[in-house]
Amino acid sequence: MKQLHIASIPGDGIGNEVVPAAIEVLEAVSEIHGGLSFHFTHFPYSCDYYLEHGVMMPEDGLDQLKNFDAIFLGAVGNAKLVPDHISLWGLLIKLRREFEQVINIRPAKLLSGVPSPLVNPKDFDLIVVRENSEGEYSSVGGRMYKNEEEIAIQNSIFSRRGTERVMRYAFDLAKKRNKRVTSATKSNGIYYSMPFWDEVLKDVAKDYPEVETDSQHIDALAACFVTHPNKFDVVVASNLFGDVLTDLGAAIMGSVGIAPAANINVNGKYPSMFEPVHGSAPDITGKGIANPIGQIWTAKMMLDHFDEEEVGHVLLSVIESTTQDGILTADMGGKYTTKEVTAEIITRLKARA
Ligand SMILES: NC(=O)c1ccc[n+]([C@@H]2O[C@H](COP(=O)([O-])OP(=O)(O)OC[C@H]3O[C@@H](n4cnc5c(N)ncnc54)[C@H](O)[C@@H]3O)[C@@H](O)[C@H]2O)c1
Ligand SMILES: O=C(O)C[C@@H](O)C(=O)O
Ligand SMILES: [K+]
Ligand SMILES: [Mn+2]
Repeated sequence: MKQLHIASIPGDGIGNEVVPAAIEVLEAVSEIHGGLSFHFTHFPYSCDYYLEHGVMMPEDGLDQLKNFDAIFLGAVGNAKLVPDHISLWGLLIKLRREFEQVINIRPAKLLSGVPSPLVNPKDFDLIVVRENSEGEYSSVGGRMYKNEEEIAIQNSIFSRRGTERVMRYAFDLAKKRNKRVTSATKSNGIYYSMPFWDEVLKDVAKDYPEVETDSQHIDALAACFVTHPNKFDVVVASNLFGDVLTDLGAAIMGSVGIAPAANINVNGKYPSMFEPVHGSAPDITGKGIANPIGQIWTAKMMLDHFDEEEVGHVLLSVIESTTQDGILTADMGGKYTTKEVTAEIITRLKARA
């Protein structure tokens, strides 16, 4: 029996609704699999935890988490309680950095039955590989002076090591897919980091002659996600560009509520972390209508990570069978609840046993 020890951090808002739903689905996966079991340990780290303890997680939080096989997280952020930059940097971004989860893989693909806002979405199936440890997300800078004189300085960090690493990851992934990498750049407007990004791309591409390489400015690329999403295979992007592109990728799929993601530790020193693209959705928290598919599809990425692709494939096809049959939450134009969609997925999974 393969036993996986998973740290679960539902976090804030709908994280507390979709993480339990996805865990129920994983229990069903374990049942139909027969040789795989999950052992979950729950951690309450969140903005509520912050109000009580003054920190997003305790001082030894990283030590508590580091020996798990993976972290399964919902979403972090409740701006009514804690400013977003404090909560995200205190938990989500801290985990990504301290556990060297330097790559964030975020697929976007059309699921049948989910209405896309695009007139002609075609059959797109792309993966954004987002740099997850540096770039525009940095704590280097400062603020000084007051009132009209006030200034804020925010420095971006692009290391050769980090840039090359994310590009190699993208090329290696493309080799296993449709052999096409598109790089998101902005070297016309951003004077230092983006020309550097382009140079590293050219260097790395030399090692992958079998992969077709293309570079597009982020503005045009964003437009292309809307007009020709089917042209993309693997898209490599900096931290901020990847963040924006993946909400866009989610939007053209039909809802940010279904978009999965995986924060990958590539050196094996620390656990990887699985959490969907969406946030805590304060506007629908507590209503029981959050779409659980993003979190459940994220669980499928966790299965793939542990070489359980076969059952992962079954899970995704079950998810798609429910959307195809119109079992949709409100964000996709349906009237089913989180619990109803989850129950339907579990019933159909068990029927595949
Ligand atoms: N990775 C993360 O933990 C993460 C990601 C994004 C935002 N956040 C945080 O979450 C909070 C809210 O951010 P936001 O409003 O910009 O983004 P959001 O993704 O939480 O919500 C954007 C919109 O999408 C909807 N939505 C999101 N997930 C959904 C789901 N599963 N089902 C149905 N509808 C869904 C919301 O209702 C909202 O209308 C902020 O505190 C933000 O910092 C965290
Ligand atoms: O990385 C971020 O900015 C937080 C959130 O928007 C995300 O996409 O995970
Ligand atoms: K999330
Ligand atoms: Mn985001």
